[in-house]
Amino acid sequence: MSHDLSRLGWDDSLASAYRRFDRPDAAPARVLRADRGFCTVLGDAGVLRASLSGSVLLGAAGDPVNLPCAGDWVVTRRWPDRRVTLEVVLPRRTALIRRTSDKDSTGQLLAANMDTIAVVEPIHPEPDDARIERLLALAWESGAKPLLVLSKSDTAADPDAIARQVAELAPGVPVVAVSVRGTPGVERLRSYVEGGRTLALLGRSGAGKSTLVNALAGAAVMPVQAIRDADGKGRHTTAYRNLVPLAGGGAVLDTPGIRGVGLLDTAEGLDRAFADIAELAAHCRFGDCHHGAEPGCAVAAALANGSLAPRRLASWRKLRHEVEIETARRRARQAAAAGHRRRRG
Ligand SMILES: Nc1nc2c(ncn2[C@@H]2O[C@H](COP(=O)(O)OP(=O)(O)OP(=O)(O)O)[C@@H](O)[C@H]2O)c(=O)[nH]1
Ligand SMILES: [Zn+2]
Repeated sequence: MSHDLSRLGWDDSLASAYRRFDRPDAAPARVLRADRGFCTVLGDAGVLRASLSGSVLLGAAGDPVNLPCAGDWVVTRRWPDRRVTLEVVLPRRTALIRRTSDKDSTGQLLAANMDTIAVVEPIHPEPDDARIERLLALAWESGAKPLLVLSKSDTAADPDAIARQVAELAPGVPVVAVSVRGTPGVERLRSYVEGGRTLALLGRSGAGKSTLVNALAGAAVMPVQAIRDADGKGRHTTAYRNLVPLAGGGAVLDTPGIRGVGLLDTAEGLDRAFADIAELAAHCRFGDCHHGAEPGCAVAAALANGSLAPRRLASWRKLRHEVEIETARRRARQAAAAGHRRRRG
């Protein structure tokens, strides 16, 4: 079965990135799913299984973020014995990376080359403010446009009112309530996959990501967990990331249900996720204002007049602290690596 890659977002700039690797036995493809040592990819010729070449493995030895991931555009090569290898990962336009629990690790790549990244949060029993803020910071950092999806909207009496409330946590981010049972339906998300674009879903286990993928695809392509308990909590089911091409063009990318996500060096993502506070801070009298008891502090003034919620400021401080620790760790790692090179060298 032949597949037109432009329906998945292949364009001129990808074609020109590919050109220097082109040869008669090479072909471009997009990674649908990455497993240890091989990937399932979709190319002009259809779905193939490609093993990772030595150079890809070597490139990943220093940093696992270089391993191919769902959503990556890659160069494949077909060998005379019909084996297919994945030779090159083309430069990523966007990348969703979280910090792993392992403190020496740089990060884990969850998705690549998405145009929009939807933070999916169930509307019931109650959207978790802190989780939304954290995931939005991660989403902003990816370089893709964030979107906040309140899932299972059929379980709330007035989903659009909740959406308006939650919008305060998400400056500059569209908020949409959707349900796979009744209205408003998943068609509200359709515009994010039109024109060959890719929508990635990020959220906790049981948020309803796989159900959304299935509803958008119009078929059961992802396993969905059975309803287990009434409190809305679910079991972990999606163990891998998966890019699902849609019949009308575009694709949706499911990520594994994550329990905790650590922020990496998301200083920029954090500033965008908390654009309301960043904007206030720009008006403080002192450039290095700590928004404590300093005179002329615009953040303190907003707290005093009620336009900034204390909870929101506390949440920002907590995430900033986390990012600062992470930045210090990274610097220490880099210094240690440089010292190691000097001693050897
Ligand atoms: N009422 C209602 N239930 C939903 C809706 N969407 C999903 N659910 C239910 O929520 C549960 C979890 O859905 P999943 O799609 O498996 O969640 P997930 O985010 O993919 O979870 P992981 O795969 O663990 O990351 C399932 O029991 C779904 O039937 C919805 O729109 N309305
Ligand atoms: Zn201040």
